[in-house]
Order: sequence, then C-alpha cells, then structure tokens
Amino acid sequence: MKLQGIHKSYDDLVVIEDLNLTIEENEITCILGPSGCGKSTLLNILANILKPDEGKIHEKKEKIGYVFQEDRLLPWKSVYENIKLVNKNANDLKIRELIEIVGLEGFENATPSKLSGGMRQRVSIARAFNFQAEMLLMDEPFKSLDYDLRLNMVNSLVEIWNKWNNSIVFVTHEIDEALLLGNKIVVLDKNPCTVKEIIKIDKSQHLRSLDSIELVNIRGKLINLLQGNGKKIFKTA
Ligand SMILES: Nc1ncnc2c1ncn2[C@@H]1O[C@H](COP(=O)(O)OP(=O)(O)OP(=O)(O)O)[C@@H](O)[C@H]1O
Repeated sequence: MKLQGIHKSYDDLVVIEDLNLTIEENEITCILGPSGCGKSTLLNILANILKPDEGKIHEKKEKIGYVFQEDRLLPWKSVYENIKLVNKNANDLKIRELIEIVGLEGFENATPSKLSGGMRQRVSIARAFNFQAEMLLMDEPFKSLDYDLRLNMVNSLVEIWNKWNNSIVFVTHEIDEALLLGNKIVVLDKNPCTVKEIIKIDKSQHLRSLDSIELVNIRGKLINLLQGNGKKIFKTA
C-alpha cells in the first residue's frame, strides 16, 4: 500500500502534510512519533476510516484488522468465543493454536472480567490474527501495560507474526517496542506530521537483543530524531 502526498487537517489545524509512505507486504512497519503528532489520524487514513484532504492511496487493502489501545472484547463472551467471532469459519485447531501462542491455554472459557489487562490484550491480538486481515493496524496496543509485560507481549506478537506473516502497521511511542518489532521504523515529525526518517532493520525479530550494538546505535539515533518538535501550524484564511 502506498500513500502519496497525503494532507489532512481538522478545521484549521494542519495535522498531516505531504506524507509519503509505502507499507510493504509481510513486514512489520513501526510508526514512531511524539504524542499528538498524528499517528492515529494516519492509521485511520490507512484503515479507510478517514479520507485525506489531498493525496493518493495506491494498492488499497480491503480486509484490514485494527487492534486498539483498549481490548474491545465482548464482556459476555469467553476467550474462545471472542477470538472465534471475527472468523466463524476458523477451525477449532487454529483457534486453540492462537490461544496457545498468546499463552492463554486453560483460559478458553473465561470471560474478560476474569482476566488481567495484559491477558485481555492477548485475546485481542489472537482475535486480530484470526480475522486474517491483509493488513493489521495496531494503535499502541500495549500502552496500558508495564515495561516487562510489554516486552512479553512483543515476544508473543513476534511469534504469532512469524507464523502468519501479514503486513502489520504498529504505532507506538516506545522506542524499544519499535526496535524489537520493526522491519522498518518510520519516524514521524510533529506539527505537521511528515516522515522524518525511515530506518530498516534486516535482522529477524527472533535474533534481536536490545543490548546488541546494532540496536543500541539505532536507539541513539531514534532518540535524537524524536527530540525537538515543531510548533502547531494553522491554515491562514
Ligand atoms: N476529530 C478530531 N477533530 C479535531 N482535532 C483532532 C481530531 N482528531 C485528532 N485531532 C488533533 O489532531 C492532532 C493529531 O491527533 P492524533 O490522535 O492523530 O495524534 P496521535 O499521534 O495519535 O496522538 P497520541 O500519541 O496522543 O495517541 C492532535 O492535535 C489532535 O488534538
């Protein structure tokens, strides 16, 4: 999917200006940017929820999955049923495999109120993969979790993605999540939102360590890139 020359304003506030970005197939693209820079707006454009004011979207995807910051599970359904309901044709084996990968074996029949926040977010990830989207959009899905749990969730996501390999766009403002997950890290600028830099990481996610020289160097670069944001831009009459 390719975004070309995208512009988006809310009334007088210019949020996205001349943004160009290619989302590759079978890759995890991490979008990293300061708070309020327009990451959710960009995801909503990718999801066809929002129309850009200007610009073109090439090779649009029809079947798009969305994982939000909150889990959005149906409280009266069990773990198994919540995962199943987005793809009623999925066989029992696949659903049980997803439940196993996200570490929820034994909780198949539990309803969301019996689970911790991290467990609920695991269900929503399994559900998203059961949907078999061509492109999966994830908007800071681990935001409410503590650091350890977040890294744990990143590992589960890597494991599940290695199996199904769909294209994922993962929005975060946590540098470590981007370092561990991304095949490509897109750093966004703020006010207005444009692509500041794209960093590629060729190494398989399974072989990555946050202590490796490569990732330590990239982290340093990302910190520099994320420092210093612009001023809000308003349209002139
Ligand atoms: N529906 C809307 N109407 C008016 N302004 C909006 C609307 N949605 C977002 N904005 C503004 O657009 C800017 C970008 O918002 P957006 O939610 O896309 O950023 P974000 O990078 O996802 O933020 P965060 O990191 O806090 O999740 C912000 O200044 C926000 O206040």
